Amino acid sequence: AVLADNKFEVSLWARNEEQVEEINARHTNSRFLKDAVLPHNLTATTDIGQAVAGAEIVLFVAPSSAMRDVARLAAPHIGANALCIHATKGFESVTYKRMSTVLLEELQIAPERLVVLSGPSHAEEVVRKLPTTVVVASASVEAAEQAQDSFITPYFRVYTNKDVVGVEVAGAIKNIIALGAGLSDGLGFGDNAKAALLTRGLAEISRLGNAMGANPLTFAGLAGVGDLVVTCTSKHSRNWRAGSMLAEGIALDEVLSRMGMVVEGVRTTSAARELARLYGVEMPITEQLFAVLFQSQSPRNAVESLMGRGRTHETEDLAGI
Ligand SMILES: NC(=O)C1=CN([C@@H]2O[C@H](COP(=O)(O)OP(=O)(O)OC[C@H]3O[C@@H](n4cnc5c(N)ncnc54)[C@H](O)[C@@H]3O)[C@@H](O)[C@H]2O)C=CC1
Ligand SMILES: O=C(CO)COP(=O)(O)O
Repeated sequence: AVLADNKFEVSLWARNEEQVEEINARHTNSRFLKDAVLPHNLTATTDIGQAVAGAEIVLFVAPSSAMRDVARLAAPHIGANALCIHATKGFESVTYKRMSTVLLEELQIAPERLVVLSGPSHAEEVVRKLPTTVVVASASVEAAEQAQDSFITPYFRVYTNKDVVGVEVAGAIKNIIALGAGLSDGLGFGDNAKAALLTRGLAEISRLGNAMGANPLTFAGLAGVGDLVVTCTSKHSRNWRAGSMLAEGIALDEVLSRMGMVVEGVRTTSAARELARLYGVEMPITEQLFAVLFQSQSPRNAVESLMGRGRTHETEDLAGI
């Protein structure tokens, strides 16, 4: 919708024929964006080739679990000079690869044509044109600036960044912390607990990102603190909502089926735990979330474990940054 507002002819690929018909005939997407009216120069198709052939920009927003399959379907139709952008927040399951790695493996494009878009940007607010800021990161300043020019509007402000790794790691890991924030709120803990989760969550994001080669300053930016704050505090956050349901004692499978939308933090918790081991960094919140999600740990015991950890020094603990 933002690109269409900027006068691009936007073709949206979707698998569901009824949704495609609804978008084309009524300019609404009632399942995902209840009351929003979409721009008329945004049309939908079930034919991925038709959606991307000849496109100047291809925007990938599939859930991380579907990214490789979607990229593989689109690849034969994408021009070598197309600007490929993704806005997906997660890692690939099993391989734990970042989304840009997956895309570069599947698409016949140079790394200089790939951009990551991230930051605090709940779709429900963007589609209402409420003020939103995001960051676009690329190995190529030119590509980042092309993405910035394409997306920027008076209500959607876009910053550039060179740190693809940092932006991707921050966008993925904040979902784990948001699950924790939902759990904390659901258990009736207070604002102190949530502030602690955000702060120590940022330490985990920074530690892993740093080990993976990110620029530490990225974590103080929109993809880091910005998205962490919005996802841990917004009523729109699926990760927060899933966490609060878990606190009510609802089983994970049931939570996911009630959500009916992707809750990236669940798979990301497994991926981040493995990445933490691989890179030799400590991620205690992630570790406890994993135990709650997959090892029947009670949320209250998880909090006790976190509070009872060995004493440590705040800045030395972050010295790896
Ligand atoms: N919703 C939001 O406000 C934001 C979402 N994101 C990220 O965007 C990504 C997608 O999230 P949402 O669109 O919100 O999720 P969603 O659950 O609302 O929609 C996902 C869409 O992907 C489709 N899909 C699922 N598996 C597929 C497959 N194998 N092949 C093709 N399509 C498939 C579903 O049918 C659905 O239409 C996630 O990584 C999320 O973190 C990033 C910023 C904001
Ligand atoms: O990334 C998001 C907002 O920036 C969306 O977060 P949720 O997936 O938790 O809804």
